[in-house]
Amino acid sequence: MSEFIDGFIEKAKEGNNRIENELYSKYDVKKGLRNEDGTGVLVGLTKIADVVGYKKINGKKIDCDGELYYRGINVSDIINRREPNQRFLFEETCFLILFGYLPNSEELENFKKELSNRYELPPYYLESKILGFPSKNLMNKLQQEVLMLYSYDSDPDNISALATMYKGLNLIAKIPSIVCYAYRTKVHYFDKESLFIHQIRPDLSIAENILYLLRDHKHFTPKEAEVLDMCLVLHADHGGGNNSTFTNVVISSTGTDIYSSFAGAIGSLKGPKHGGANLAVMKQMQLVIDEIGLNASDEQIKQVIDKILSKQFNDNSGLIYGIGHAVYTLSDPRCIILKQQCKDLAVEKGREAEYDFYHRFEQLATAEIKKRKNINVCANVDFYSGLIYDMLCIPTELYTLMFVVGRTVGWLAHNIENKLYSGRIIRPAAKYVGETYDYIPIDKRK
Ligand SMILES: CC(=O)SCCNC(=O)CCNC(=O)[C@H](O)C(C)(C)COP(=O)(O)OP(=O)(O)OC[C@H]1O[C@@H](n2cnc3c(N)ncnc32)[C@H](O)[C@@H]1OP(=O)(O)O
Ligand SMILES: O=C([O-])CC(=O)C(=O)O
Repeated sequence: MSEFIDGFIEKAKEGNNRIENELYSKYDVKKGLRNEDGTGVLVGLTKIADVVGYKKINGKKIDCDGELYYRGINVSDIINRREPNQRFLFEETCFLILFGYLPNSEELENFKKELSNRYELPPYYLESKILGFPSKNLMNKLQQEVLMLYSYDSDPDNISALATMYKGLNLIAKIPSIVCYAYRTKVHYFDKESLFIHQIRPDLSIAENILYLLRDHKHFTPKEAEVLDMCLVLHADHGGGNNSTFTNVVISSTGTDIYSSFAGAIGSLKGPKHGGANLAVMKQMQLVIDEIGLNASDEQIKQVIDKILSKQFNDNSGLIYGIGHAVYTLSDPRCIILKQQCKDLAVEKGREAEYDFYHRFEQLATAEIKKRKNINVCANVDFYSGLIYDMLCIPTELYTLMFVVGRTVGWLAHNIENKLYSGRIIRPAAKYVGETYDYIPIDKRK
């Protein structure tokens, strides 16, 4: 039987199972929910975030520099126009995304307390659910933990918008320590390192707590916490169309609980074409640097790029991770901010050579894809984030988890918005393009 099953995929490419490419255009099926010109099929309305990567002028797509707005406010302004003494913006951004406007000082303080009051994990949760269940993959582990928290909720299936808000805030507050403890557990059990567990501190921001919990000596610089906080702000939302947010809304549209929706969204974010790209970029760049060295010439870098695009290097997928985007064309505004942060941090940490290599690789890779495909591609949010995390001593296993910590805010906001203003089960259609046959009793089959 296993021989039969082994041969199935090859056989599926022909005969009864094969779906001819032409059928997609014949029935006007939008592969990947994309229109002919690459723009996304509209599947919803939102007032939470706007992702701008092109303009439509007389129905024609015109590429432009990228812009990202949270509740109508340009994210670059949130970062660049903050008060000089305002070090941490993530909590304020959470408020903005969830409630729709920038909080005044009192509202912000109250909101921070709402979050920090929920930091602590249930009694014995750490011992029984994290230390007792080490896992090598922390994205998978977090999915388990989110589903586990369902059992600790006295009314888990209450899906009213208000109940969802409270459950979501609880998840936003608890996920940072869960991921740090899951990491410490992983390296203790599998990598044989010492185990240390620090208590999460209500007086620290989420970014500060992550650095505090991850480091044996508990110390971090204000600049390090500021950069991590900025990363969380830049990952907090990306409109209703990104795969993990859409997944979360698709799942919750059935009327199921928020734990199921978030677990699904985490699974979506893990993929290397989405949030998992930050990890994939690190692996790709490590491999490239191992192959040609940091002092390689542009010509040598071009040759490796050519090998990647020809499916002969890295994971043979033909993809250059950290490059390209479904919406952004000329630039991803988050990448511009992160690139500058990365550059500054590299100077501070004496890692300018790596930054410079990434920069040259980015320029050459985008130019090569443009040449081959005749499309504008840019480096995305994930291209420099891994290098930044590395300079913050955040381990590779946690890169995509940092994305989750930020994005839970967007997932929650879209989940609630969808409940309040759409409410309909998401159920598109798929055209049956097979034949119909008579049923043949078993003794008459060949
Ligand atoms: C947080 C985030 O999710 S940001 C995105 C993170 N993902 C990555 O960095 C992975 C690498 N990038 C990609 O796979 C893609 O650019 C995606 C998934 C981000 C966007 O995909 P799409 O919107 O389908 O890309 P788009 O329609 O613009 O692609 C057009 C062509 O360029 C190719 N292309 C786009 N990006 C890349 C890339 N990075 N490397 C190689 N080829 C690429 C596509 O394969 C496609 O080729 P085809 O016409 O021969 O099929
Ligand atoms: O919008 C997308 O498709 C992916 C992305 O950048 C994000 O979710 O941050």
